[in-house]
Amino acid sequence: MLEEILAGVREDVAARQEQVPLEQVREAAAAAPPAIDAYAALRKPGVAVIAEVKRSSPSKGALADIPDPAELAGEYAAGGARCISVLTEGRWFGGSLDDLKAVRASVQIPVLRKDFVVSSYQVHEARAHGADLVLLIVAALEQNVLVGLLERIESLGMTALVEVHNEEEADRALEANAKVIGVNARDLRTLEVDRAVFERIAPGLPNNVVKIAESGVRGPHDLIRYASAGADAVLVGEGLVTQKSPRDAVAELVNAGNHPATPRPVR
Ligand SMILES: O=C(O)c1ccccc1NCC(=O)[C@H](O)[C@H](O)COP(=O)(O)O
Repeated sequence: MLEEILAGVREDVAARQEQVPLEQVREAAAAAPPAIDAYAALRKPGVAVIAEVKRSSPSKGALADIPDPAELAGEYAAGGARCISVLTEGRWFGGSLDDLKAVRASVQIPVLRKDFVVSSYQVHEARAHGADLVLLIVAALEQNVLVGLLERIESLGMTALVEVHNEEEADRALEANAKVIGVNARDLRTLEVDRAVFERIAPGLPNNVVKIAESGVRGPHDLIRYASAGADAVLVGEGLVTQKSPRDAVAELVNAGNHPATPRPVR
């Protein structure tokens, strides 16, 4: 699955680069207002909720229409989300850079470009469209490319969210000097979700690394389970976009994340 998605992403990036050359995107990135410090936002007390704008997915197909991603992001922020994740991949997730731009304009909290980033062109695009955080998936990148992209993201004032799914990838993320690591419970090759993956990997990560549990949060019980294993934050898509009130669904998770009985990460 991952290879198929990446092949499409490479084609789409090449097509965009034909339309808008790198130099132009660089200039737009340099002219954008400065990025918000996502690391600091995610280190605040309580388990943070990163709420995702997700229309569809390879594993579930169509999830929600989301005609106005800015409005949805506003609802998420009103419910107490600490960050907004915007899927910008078009073929499988129905997202776009326009979604990112619209969300950026509607909220004051950090915004993540969630995509399959393979080139520095996409990093500049992310900044030009207002991203504060950019996802890097270790399974999709050679180590030297991972390091180069992470450095590029930081040089533009943004934060890299480095995604892993096993111990070897976690070691590679740490070697690349990642400060924010997401452990995805979803295996991007098989699409199977196994929440125990976070419980296995997170305790081995240093205390100064922000630990994000990605995928599989369907309600407060999952947040509490991830918190017990040391999560600073959870990243939630399907469990929010399919709810009647995404704002109430976020608030329920935020309340669970702030509850005195919910375990706190060791720092
Ligand atoms: O969601 C998928 O099916 C998927 C398939 C292949 C690559 C990535 C995929 N999802 C991206 C994500 O990591 C999730 O959108 C994110 O972690 C939220 O997951 P969930 O709350 O389970 O929707």
